[in-house]
Amino acid sequence: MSKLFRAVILGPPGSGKGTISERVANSFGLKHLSSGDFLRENIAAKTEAGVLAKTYIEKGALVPDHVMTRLMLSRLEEMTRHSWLLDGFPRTLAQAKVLNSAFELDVVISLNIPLETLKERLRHRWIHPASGRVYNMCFNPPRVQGVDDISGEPLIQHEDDRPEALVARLRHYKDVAKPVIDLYRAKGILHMFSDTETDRIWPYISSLLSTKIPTDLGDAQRVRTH
Ligand SMILES: Nc1nc2c(ncn2[C@@H]2O[C@H](COP(=O)(O)OP(=O)(O)OP(=O)(O)O)[C@@H](O)[C@H]2O)c(=O)[nH]1
Ligand SMILES: Nc1ncnc2c1ncn2[C@H]1C[C@H](O)[C@@H](COP(=O)(O)OP(=O)(O)O)O1
Repeated sequence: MSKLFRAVILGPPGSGKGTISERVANSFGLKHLSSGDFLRENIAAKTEAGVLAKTYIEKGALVPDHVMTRLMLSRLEEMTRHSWLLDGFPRTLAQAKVLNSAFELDVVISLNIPLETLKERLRHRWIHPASGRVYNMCFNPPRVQGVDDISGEPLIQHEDDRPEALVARLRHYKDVAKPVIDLYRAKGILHMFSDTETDRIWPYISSLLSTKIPTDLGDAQRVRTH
């Protein structure tokens, strides 16, 4: 059994975690598990965790750690034969400790993007709620404005993507994320990237992962799309 690869990507709202995670999944054949998307799936499916999580997300709050860790770890138990990249989890120190007790991580990527850049990006972010597909009128616009390329269904903007909501989200993110970043720095597996453009960060992340991901992942898993 080849060694599997386990990674986490951290970053504030709008930093490009989803955008970069999709490129990693396509380039290296890892499974991308986004906590936000997984929660939305559970909410749509009206699972017990989804119904509970909805009550917190509607208030713009984080889902409690014990709900989040139970949900994410049970999903990860179904993925033990895959290499994966987690996006949006862990988000707190308590979540990181539970994850670290269950899995040994190889790499933690942390995106450090300026506030003004985040505001500008989220102002132009449009989302297809059902699929989680993400667009940006300045970066990756849909073929038809306001319409999802695949389903033809309407795109929406998140209420809390507005600039005035972002500052509070960002302050909360920084308070909660700092101990998580410090934990992985102390473990010697943290890699920090700072820039205003994903396309300038991507080559560095891609070359880092090329050196870290076992080459014997097998052709089926490691699909090069360059
Ligand atoms: N202009 C510009 N927009 C970008 C860039 N990278 C990503 N975006 C867009 O910026 C927005 C935020 O990117 P996401 O990948 O959704 O960021 P995220 O970290 O997953 O955000 P959350 O899900 O809120 O945590 C999206 O609309 C992206 O399409 C970039 O380099 N330049
Ligand atoms: N690891 C986690 N712990 C607690 N709540 C989480 C979580 N991941 C996601 N959530 C909740 C709070 C988020 O505002 C909401 C949507 O998550 P998201 O799609 O990653 O958006 P964002 O992080 O930009 O709010 O789900």
